[in-house]
Amino acid sequence: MDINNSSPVITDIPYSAKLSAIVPKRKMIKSPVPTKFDETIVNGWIEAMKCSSPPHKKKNVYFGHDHLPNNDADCEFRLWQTKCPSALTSFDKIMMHAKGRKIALFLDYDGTLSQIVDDPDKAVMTKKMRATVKDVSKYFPTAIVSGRSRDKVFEFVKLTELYYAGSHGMDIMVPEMRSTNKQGDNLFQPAREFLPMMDEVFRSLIKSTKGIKGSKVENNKFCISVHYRNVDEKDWNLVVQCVDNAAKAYPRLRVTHGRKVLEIRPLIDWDKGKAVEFLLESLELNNSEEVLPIYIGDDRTDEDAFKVLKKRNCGYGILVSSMPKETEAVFSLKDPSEVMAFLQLLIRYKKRQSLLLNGEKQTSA
Ligand SMILES: O=P(O)(O)OC[C@H]1O[C@H](O[C@H]2O[C@H](CO)[C@@H](O)[C@H](O)[C@H]2O)[C@H](O)[C@@H](O)[C@@H]1O
Repeated sequence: MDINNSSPVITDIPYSAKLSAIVPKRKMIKSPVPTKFDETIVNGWIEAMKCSSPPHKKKNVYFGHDHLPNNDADCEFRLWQTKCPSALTSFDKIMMHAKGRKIALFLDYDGTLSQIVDDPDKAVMTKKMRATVKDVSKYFPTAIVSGRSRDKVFEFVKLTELYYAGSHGMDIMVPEMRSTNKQGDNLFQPAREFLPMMDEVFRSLIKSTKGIKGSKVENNKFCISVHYRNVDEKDWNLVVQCVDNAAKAYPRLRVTHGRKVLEIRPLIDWDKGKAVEFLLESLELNNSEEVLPIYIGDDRTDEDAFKVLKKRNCGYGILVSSMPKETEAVFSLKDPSEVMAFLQLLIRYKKRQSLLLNGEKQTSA
């Protein structure tokens, strides 16, 4: 990838392509450019939203589920783990592949380093998790790749020694960029031209969702997130209607679906996967014989990063989930506490290696 010349802006994608990201295929509308509020679209969205909530668990295992309901689900989960094994029990196997290579770590934030909570502003990470991430970054280059704005995720993580990619990878800060980029600073923002538009959309969504009890609009700089976690299910159609209206008013934006959140973002060919490739290249970590990237995340947006690692046939995606899900990840971890346990294993492994190396040096001296 050419850091200086890559232009991920897509100018010519029909509106229907934007919807494909969130509407189940059988509900996709035929008309490429709907001109007014379309019931079919809304129904499709609502179906996808319902599938991601506990009473509808059985319908679709792809969208984010929060709890394991019963013993059947336990069995289902164990069966799924035969395809996507625990990164804890597979730790030695992972380390065998890491032998002689430097590990580069990519960590999602919400649902990975912090528990999913009702109020997005309260998704703090524990002190123990922060200390663990700080420790692990002493041994391995570590980046946070989040859907939140870069500033906001930094406020939560508070570790200056990490690399940060906010807004689903559309806002990257790399302290020592290999070559100076067009913008002449250490920021890479492939959707910078969209900023005024994103502010407009934020303001308009704040206004239009004002009457929807429990809704929350979050400005993530290059992505506007409309949360419906605390909205009564009977009002979800109102949320969809607001998001749909905003998307129609701004054809250069697209809608995606996360964990109880609809997000509007620039229609550009850029995602967390591209961000990982960009970081690997700009940090000179893209030689797959020398570097083993590990990406840990819980969300649909993290799948783009898992896909990239799979395609490069180098590195591992680790999905954080306590439910079976369709995924491009190779391994899994149940929840943030298992993520912390995995990071601690990495630290212990590295410390042991250093001790062994020192021992060898002393013997040969
Ligand atoms: O890429 P991530 O770091 O995982 O960010 C994805 C979104 O995470 C946040 O929302 C999610 O977590 C909230 C707090 O636990 C929860 O209340 C919400 O329902 C989840 O969707 C964040 O608020 C969004 O802006 C991020 O895009």
